[in-house]
Amino acid sequence: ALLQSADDAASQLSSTKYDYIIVGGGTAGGVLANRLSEDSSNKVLLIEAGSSDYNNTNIQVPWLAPVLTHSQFDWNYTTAPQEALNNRSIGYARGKVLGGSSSINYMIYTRGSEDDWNRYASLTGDDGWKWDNVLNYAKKLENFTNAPSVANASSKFVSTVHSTKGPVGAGLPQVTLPIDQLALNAQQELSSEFKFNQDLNAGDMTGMSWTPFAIAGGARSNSARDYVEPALSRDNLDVLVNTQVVKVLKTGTDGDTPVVNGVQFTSGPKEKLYNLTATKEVILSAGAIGTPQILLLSGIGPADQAKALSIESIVDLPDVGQNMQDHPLLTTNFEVSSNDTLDNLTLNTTFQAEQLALWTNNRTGDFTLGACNSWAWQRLADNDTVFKNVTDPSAGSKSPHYQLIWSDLYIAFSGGAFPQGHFLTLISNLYTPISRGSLTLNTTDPFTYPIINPGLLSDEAGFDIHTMREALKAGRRFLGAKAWKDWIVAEYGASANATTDEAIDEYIRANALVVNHVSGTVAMGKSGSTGKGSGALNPDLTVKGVKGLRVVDASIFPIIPAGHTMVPVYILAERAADLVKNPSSGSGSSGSGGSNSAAPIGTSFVAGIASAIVALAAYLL
Ligand SMILES: Cc1cc2nc3c(=O)[nH]c(=O)nc-3n(C[C@H](O)[C@H](O)[C@H](O)COP(=O)(O)OP(=O)(O)OC[C@H]3O[C@@H](n4cnc5c(N)ncnc54)[C@H](O)[C@@H]3O)c2cc1C
Repeated sequence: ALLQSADDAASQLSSTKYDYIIVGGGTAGGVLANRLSEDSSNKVLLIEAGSSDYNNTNIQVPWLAPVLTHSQFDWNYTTAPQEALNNRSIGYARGKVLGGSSSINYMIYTRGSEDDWNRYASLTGDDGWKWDNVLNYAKKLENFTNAPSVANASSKFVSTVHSTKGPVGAGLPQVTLPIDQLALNAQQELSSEFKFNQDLNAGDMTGMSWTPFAIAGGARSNSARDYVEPALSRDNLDVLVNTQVVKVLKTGTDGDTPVVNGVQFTSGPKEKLYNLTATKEVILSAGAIGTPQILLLSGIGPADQAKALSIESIVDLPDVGQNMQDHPLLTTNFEVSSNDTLDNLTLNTTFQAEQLALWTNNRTGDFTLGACNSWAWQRLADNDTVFKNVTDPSAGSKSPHYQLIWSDLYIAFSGGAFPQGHFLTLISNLYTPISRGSLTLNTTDPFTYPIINPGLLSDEAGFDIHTMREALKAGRRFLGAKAWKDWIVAEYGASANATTDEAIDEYIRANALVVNHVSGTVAMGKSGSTGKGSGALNPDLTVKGVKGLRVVDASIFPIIPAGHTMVPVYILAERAADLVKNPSSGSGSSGSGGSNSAAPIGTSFVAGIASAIVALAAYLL
């Protein structure tokens, strides 16, 4: 059942015995709610702070993703001032609605590289995290199908590494843009630097490829539609929305070990608090900000931090809240000579109305698109000077150091006036940051946001800023190919003057933002030690030093994946569901078991482009 309020459902909740209580109905939480309730002997409760409005039109229309940031579906966090970014504080989006960040993100669909997953296996001593095993889960979760309008689809991905039987709809962009062929021509011209990769979800993430999206039938896929909705009719699943968990609770001890299988939740600040105990486990899936905040408020984290706030410590776990990582992002704009760009969706109201009608009537047209149709994921050269002082932080040769996106319109994530004209935007992002930050509590009030410090570009060796700079230079080389000469007029705006390394660094520090992939704040490590740097979780994602508590979300990565993070979260949540159901499936288990009974649902960018789009969104609403 879908329960809209803790107060209205109080008597039902207190008289029901739940085996599993999942905190956070986001990307990972949705997977768990579905998979654990597949077994009719399990009674499952999913608690979500946001609303159940996951079918909102702005969530469904892929092109409107940018308007979801700073909307009612966003927690609207802000980072602490980032010293290496001229002390700027940056807006930090996180989904607050059923589906979590999968309901507000940009839907880019990457699994991470073979090397990334194999490194997780070696860091945790659990072969179950190896690529060969997680590939089974990557297939189990997906329904990779392309609309008939996708040109030459079979040459744009490798069908043998994909599945059409899972719940999460994904595929390739269904509209061809003029810049698609120009980008391909540029790749061929510069093929010694930019190799072509037919499918970056096959283990090797490097090279230029087509961009896959979690978009199916022209509309957004998310964990609410793909996992929660199909399970809602089950008698053994309750989904409680508009309810924030403020703490997990110690309910007893097993020998000397605290048992933490209780939760405390409420409808809002100053509202009534309720306690509930799970007969088996509490699973925290509140995301890489929500989960460490709940743990720290509960006394599960660094004991000195708990003491400073007079919180009774349940277990001293120094790694909780530490190890935060994200991918820094930079946009630069290029003026183009063509008037056939996606800027027309902003500039030309007639064209906009036509495209909107296509989406509304049959889920086709430009509103089905995401940020780009093709892109490149690149490595620094092996002999790059930076490696004289720094050990390569990437997981291996199949993991990219940086990403280049070319978008067919003007984008400025930081907002500002939209220049009337036609543009191409280069987005150059660092994917192997060495920098790490932290999350700490501000106060013991669960409704006061914690101090979020991703520590962007803060590494002492300067690897991160070096790689951001090299990424921009590589992007300029790509756009400097002859293939673009009749299209690109010139770089536009402040970045155009950043020609020396020093000036580029200045531009980065003044303008870099973040891709919103926050990870690592409750990392898994090898079993055993709870000391600093050993990880707060065992390889099966149970919390060290307590019983009855597990974490399943983007917090668990010991090192941020060198790719977008949504699919890695889906993958780890699918494996976690098996680990919960069958604990002996731990090390080295195969993920091929289980059914795909979460039935797929068929049919049903960016503050800079937002001014016109916001108006459009208002119209749609
Ligand atoms: C704007 C944006 C764009 C992005 N673009 C992409 C992209 O294109 N591709 C990609 O792969 N990744 C992208 N990401 C990242 C990706 O979406 C996330 O890494 C991933 O979805 C995180 O999953 P999660 O389960 O860890 O957390 P979430 O999906 O964020 O789920 C956490 C859930 O817990 C709930 N919650 C939090 N605290 C509490 C509490 N105390 N009580 C109850 N509920 C609580 C939240 O409301 C939320 O629903 C983007 C993220 C954002 C924000």
